Amino acid sequence: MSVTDVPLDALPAIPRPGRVLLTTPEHFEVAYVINPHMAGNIGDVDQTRARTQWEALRDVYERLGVEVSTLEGASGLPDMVFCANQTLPYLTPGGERGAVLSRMHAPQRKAEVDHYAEFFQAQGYETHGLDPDLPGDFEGMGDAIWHPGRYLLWGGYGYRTDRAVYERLSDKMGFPVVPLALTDPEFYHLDTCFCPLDEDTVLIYPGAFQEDGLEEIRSRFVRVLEAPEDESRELFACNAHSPDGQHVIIQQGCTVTNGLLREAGYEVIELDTSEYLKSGGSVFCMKVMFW
Ligand SMILES: NC(=O)NCCC[C@H](N)C(=O)O
Repeated sequence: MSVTDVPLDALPAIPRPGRVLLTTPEHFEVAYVINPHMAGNIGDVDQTRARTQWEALRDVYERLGVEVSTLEGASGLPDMVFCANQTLPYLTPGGERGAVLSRMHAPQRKAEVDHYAEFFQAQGYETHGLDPDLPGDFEGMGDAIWHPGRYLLWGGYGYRTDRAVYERLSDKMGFPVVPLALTDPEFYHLDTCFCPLDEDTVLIYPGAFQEDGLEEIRSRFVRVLEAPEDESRELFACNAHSPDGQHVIIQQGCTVTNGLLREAGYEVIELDTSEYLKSGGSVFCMKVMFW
């Protein structure tokens, strides 16, 4: 599976996705604890604030010229609003659009996937579940993140996704994958500690990785910006998103991280996602990009 020997510029170029899917938050709440951030927050979501924060995110994507689609959240699925997790949309170098469907780790989230399968099928996407003989789980773009502009998948594993899933996706679908072990339960998805901004630049929290993973990251990105521990843990600094390689949408208050981003030439857009932080999610988790 390793693509260690293939330099980034030898991998096929893939255009950045120009469309974003967001799921409406009327059923969002913290109703159970499946990650350490949720502990102590059951029943604490302020629905009005959650709606206002979600609308602000939607408005930013619209203002940046990203085509926004919305899916209605479903009753009884309080985490469905985190729409990075149920699928991995892809565009192959040959131009085929598809989506790998997740096998959610937490039983409480399993029923979310069908809603997204229907959405992507209606967009003309081929959808595929994991092979039934393959044990293990996969949480879509929570853990599997495309390198901006290249046909290369970064694959986090350890808490929600199993490493063997990447081996199968690589063998079967031809995805070149760099697996990355996650080592801290507060950074339970790759998108909590790894945020590629453009082909050359990534924002990470290094404390969430092993040394060999950090070497893989440093060997493929020209610039590695390191968010400090407090902003990464408490404010989800690395759960930011750059839809265009110029703007970075990020939880408000990440002062040190924002300084690094501005120094590197990005325009920072701060948003309040505090209601979603109670569930262990922020900007990156609340959307899925597709072509
Ligand atoms: N990190 C993400 O990609 N998604 C946030 C998911 C939060 C949700 N409460 C969960 O623990 O699955």
